Amino acid sequence: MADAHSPSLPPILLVGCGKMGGAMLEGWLAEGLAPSVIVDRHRDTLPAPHRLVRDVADLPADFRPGLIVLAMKPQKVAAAIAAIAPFAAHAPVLSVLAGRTVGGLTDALRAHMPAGAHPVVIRSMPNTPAAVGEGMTVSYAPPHATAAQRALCDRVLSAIGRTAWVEHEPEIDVVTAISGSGPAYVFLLAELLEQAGVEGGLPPALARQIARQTVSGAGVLMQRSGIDAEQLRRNVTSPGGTTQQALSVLMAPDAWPATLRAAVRAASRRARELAS
Ligand SMILES: NC(=O)C1=CN([C@@H]2O[C@H](COP(=O)(O)OP(=O)(O)OC[C@H]3O[C@@H](n4cnc5c(N)ncnc54)[C@H](OP(=O)(O)O)[C@@H]3O)[C@@H](O)[C@H]2O)C=CC1
Ligand SMILES: O=C(O)[C@@H]1CCC=N1
Repeated sequence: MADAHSPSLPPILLVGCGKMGGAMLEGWLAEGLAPSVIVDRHRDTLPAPHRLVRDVADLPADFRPGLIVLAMKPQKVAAAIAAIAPFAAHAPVLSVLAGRTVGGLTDALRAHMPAGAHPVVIRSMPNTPAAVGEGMTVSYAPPHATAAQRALCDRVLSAIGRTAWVEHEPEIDVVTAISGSGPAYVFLLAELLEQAGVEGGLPPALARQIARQTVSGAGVLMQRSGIDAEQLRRNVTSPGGTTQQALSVLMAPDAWPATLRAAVRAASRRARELAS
């Protein structure tokens, strides 16, 4: 944890502090955040010296954020954009909104700024493991974003996990379907394993413990070993053993390979729909 007197992160204006904004904020607070302003209708508390405001209409006009982070639902951004626009004259805007394009957000900001203003919007897709510093964020910066603005975003996002960048904005929709939504697929796996354990006759508490630890233990092993997922899978699979039987069900072409591909396509399609 950083020394509270020497924050390693710039002051941030975070608009929307629910599941994703809240996860990022947890990570930033742990890393040492310069005095920041958080806008959210529902959040209860915020440690000093950070300020919580309930509505964008109450933003302190003298606040000078180093970065503006948009983390409301895509459908809620239009209502907040006019109040955010004055701040975008001095700082880049980092949007984590699924689907919303750099062009669309830039135009929306510009409509509330003086003629000739050039707001910079950088689009990112994080995920909720950011709350424990294990996030994965992929970002896209338009050509007019400066190297310093990209570096600033990368520094802020590195504080909550791993980062990567894409050169083509549409790739963010695919990223959304994999790493943005992906934690939900993994949590579903834990839920289903737990249910199967109970149905198999295990006490519920034991079913829950072994499902959760299996998912998290496998994740840690994959990360720490650096071994390919395929090899790690083979390492569990004894010829003629139990795993092979299970995998013959899961890996049938119309089972997980087809289902997961269809799920990712559905999520990517929804990301594209959310652009409008
Ligand atoms: N959840 C996730 O895992 C991920 C989400 N995202 C993206 O993050 C964004 C937020 O998602 P998520 O955190 O799940 O959503 P939440 O609804 O949990 O959080 C958004 C919060 O912002 C508040 N809010 C929105 N507008 C205003 C406003 N003008 N003034 C005050 N408070 C406001 C909402 O209140 P209210 O509900 O009353 O509007 C809510 O508390 C979405 O765009 C999503 O695409 C990206 C990656 C992963
Ligand atoms: O479900 C959603 O739309 C958001 C984006 C990625 C994860 N949650």
